Amino acid sequence: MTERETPPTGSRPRVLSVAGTDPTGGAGIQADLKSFAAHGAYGMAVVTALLAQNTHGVRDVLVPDAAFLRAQLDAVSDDVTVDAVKIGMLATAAVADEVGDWLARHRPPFVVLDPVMVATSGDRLLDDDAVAAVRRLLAVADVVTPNLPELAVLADEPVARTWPEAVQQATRLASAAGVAVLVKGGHLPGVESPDALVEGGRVVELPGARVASTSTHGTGCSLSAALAALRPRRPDWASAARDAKRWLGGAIAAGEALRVGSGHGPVDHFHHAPALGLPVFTDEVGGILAAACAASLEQPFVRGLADGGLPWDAFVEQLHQDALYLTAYSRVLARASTLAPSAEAQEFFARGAHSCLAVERSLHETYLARASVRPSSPPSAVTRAYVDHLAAVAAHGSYAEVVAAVLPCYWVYAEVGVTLLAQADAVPGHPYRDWVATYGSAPFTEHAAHACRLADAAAQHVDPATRERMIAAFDASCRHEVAFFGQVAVVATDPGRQVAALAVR
Ligand SMILES: Nc1ncnc2c1ncn2[C@@H]1O[C@H](COP(=O)(O)OP(=O)(O)OP(=O)(O)O)[C@@H](O)[C@H]1O
Ligand SMILES: Cc1ncc(COP(=O)(O)O)c(N)n1
Repeated sequence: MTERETPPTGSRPRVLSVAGTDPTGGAGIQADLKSFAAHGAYGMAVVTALLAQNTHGVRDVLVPDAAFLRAQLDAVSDDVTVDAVKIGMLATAAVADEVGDWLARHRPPFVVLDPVMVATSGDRLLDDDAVAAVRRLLAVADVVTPNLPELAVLADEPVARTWPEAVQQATRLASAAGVAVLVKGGHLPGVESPDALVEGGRVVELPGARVASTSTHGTGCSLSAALAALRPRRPDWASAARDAKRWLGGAIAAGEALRVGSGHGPVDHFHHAPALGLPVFTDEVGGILAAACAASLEQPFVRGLADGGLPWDAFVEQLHQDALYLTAYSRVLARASTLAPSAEAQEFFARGAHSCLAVERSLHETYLARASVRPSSPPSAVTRAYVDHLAAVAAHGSYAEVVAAVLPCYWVYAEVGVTLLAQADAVPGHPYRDWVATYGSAPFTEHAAHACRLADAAAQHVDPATRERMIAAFDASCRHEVAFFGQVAVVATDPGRQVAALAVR
């Protein structure tokens, strides 16, 4: 009995790419195989066309004859049970028809058709007279994944200019061709890059933020491959499409840091996974973080915040130091933005630098405006030491070191904030709840998670000596965080009453 007759349930779906090649690894079969692997599938590939291309464009195309294509397809299906297939570049009508013949004989349970027509570079990847053959394949596909120009060609209509127009056009194509349509909005202008799955008259919108990046070569290939890899383990196409799109957004954001080519670069298919043999940075420093959080929670200032018994003067004194710290911290975040290897990281730290100044201003306008503290009182020795440490790393360190040094301010505050918020919520009328909630709830905890991801990504690309310096910078910042929380002495003078020693250390 052959494997074809009784397909064993393997540990991974066996997924086939039928597509062209890209020797720079960003699009076509090379991208599909990475996308399959990133989604835990076993990848296979049948080559429809050999391309000499890079991140700037296509230089040459060689299309093997139809008999050889058939030999490749049969070599796979004579031996292996294919759980899903993704069809990409078809180049000619003869190739498209040959693939159609094979599907008629060996149709796998899930068929994704990416109707590749024109590359990002503007090069044509499908003969004009092959469009009819691709249209014929719609009848045997489960899902087709056109971009807006491809949708217009398949629907034989003008290119949609707005997203609602595109969804309507996809709906017409889906009902006329009897196929689900995953229409992609990557070519639209604006801050969103929406997709939508139109299936059986139902539209599932898949919203997504547009990532400011030129690393969009192979996004369509990678998305359709992810869809094919996920579908055998998902209940429906919508659920597979949702996960594939979320993953692709991260892959685009991490693409620039790969530094592959000087044109439209590839996406980072493995942005979510650490390389084998290298621990994830935030896992490696997790113990340092945990110790810093535990020590912070022991500081009298933090304990007073937790139970609400902190004297107002102590709170104001700490906030004054906080405001001084934030002004300096903002400059260090701006440095991280300057050194950032990707537009996404650049934007994250630039926004962080801006919000520090906004928070600093609001402290003066709210809590500090009601206080008797002299606005000109200088930074404490503790604040100065922390700021000097950050400034030194910013002046002499690489991007990865600066990110490691600024991380504890996000991460410790988020961890301590979450614990404090739970405690504050248990105290009716807690006087500091609003301030605690700033750090203990989203969006601050999401910013902290984002900063952790950027530190992990940065640590992936550094030599061992730089990684050591990252850990040292992180460790030093954690110690400064604890000292910062401990700098306002909170002393009890009367039983049951605490007062602040206004002279900070
Ligand atoms: N700058 C971006 N930020 C976020 N998502 C994007 C961006 N550009 C494209 N996408 C997403 O990438 C996928 C591919 O979209 P696009 O409309 O560019 O298809 P395509 O033209 O077939 O892709 P390719 O560039 O590989 O040919 C879609 O999920 C789309 O929403
Ligand atoms: C083999 C092959 N298949 C598809 C594309 C389209 O991808 P992109 O539009 O991102 O260049 C490509 N360039 N090469």
